[in-house]
Amino acid sequence: MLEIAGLGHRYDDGHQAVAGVELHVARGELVSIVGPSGCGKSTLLRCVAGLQRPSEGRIAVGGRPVDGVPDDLAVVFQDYTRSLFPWLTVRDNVALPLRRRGLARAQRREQALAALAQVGLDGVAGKYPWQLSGGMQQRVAIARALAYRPALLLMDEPFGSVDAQTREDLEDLLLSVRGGADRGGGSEDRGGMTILLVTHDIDESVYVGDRVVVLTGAPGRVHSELRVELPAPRDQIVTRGLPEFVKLRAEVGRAVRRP
Ligand SMILES: Nc1ncnc2c1ncn2[C@@H]1O[C@H](COP(=O)(O)OP(=O)(O)OP(=O)(O)O)[C@@H](O)[C@H]1O
Repeated sequence: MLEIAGLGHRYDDGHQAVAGVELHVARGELVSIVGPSGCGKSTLLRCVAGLQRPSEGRIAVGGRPVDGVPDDLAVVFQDYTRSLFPWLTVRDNVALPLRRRGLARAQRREQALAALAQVGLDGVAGKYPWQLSGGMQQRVAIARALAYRPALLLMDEPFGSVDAQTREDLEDLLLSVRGGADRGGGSEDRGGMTILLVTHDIDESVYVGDRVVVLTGAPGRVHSELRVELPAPRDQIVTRGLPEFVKLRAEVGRAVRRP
């Protein structure tokens, strides 16, 4: 689904943010990306999203080289304050990208409302983003990405601004929309999404991931990869208490702290 080979990116000021990144992601896989601050996680995601042209290497999505923003892709950025249109209602923000899907107005609305319900925001469809809290705005951005039902979903620290309980609910939502073999129930009719999730939360990276990729910094490169084989369905209380979970979490923690 996603092939990254020899990816390097140097910013205009000469700073080499990532170098020699190799990453292959299978269709339906959820790959968590962790690493110290500044190691190039966002740079990597922006290159995959076609928002930044890499200085070296190749990226292909669904077998096609990335040259501009791929069609069947959605991104949830860290900074929700810049991602919603203040002059559109919450529902219209979520429904807007669905025009690219060629859906009729009624169907766009229906899909938008369903996605808002998925993130627990059914009650605010008619409000404007600026009438919502920061955490709610971020959930609107997540709903917009989910409503689009992209083949590839890129998320950059998407749960940073939401409360702990909502964060757990959103993690479980991700598990239900990804396309892995051990779906947590209710997978999408298109066979599920492939998801790349950047997170600072090591527990989260293991809980939702089929695989955790650890990046090391200056310049960012892949330090190690850990396959997560935890029983399905995953459960916030049960899974996090399993000895395998505790072991994996420690391994990821060691890799992040002592590269
Ligand atoms: N536009 C830019 N111009 C120059 N350097 C940049 C630019 N954007 C990012 N960098 C640098 O590139 C490196 C990687 O940044 P990036 O934002 O990709 O890291 P990150 O791992 O996502 O960080 P964080 O976890 O703090 O969000 C950092 O050293 C950063 O200062």
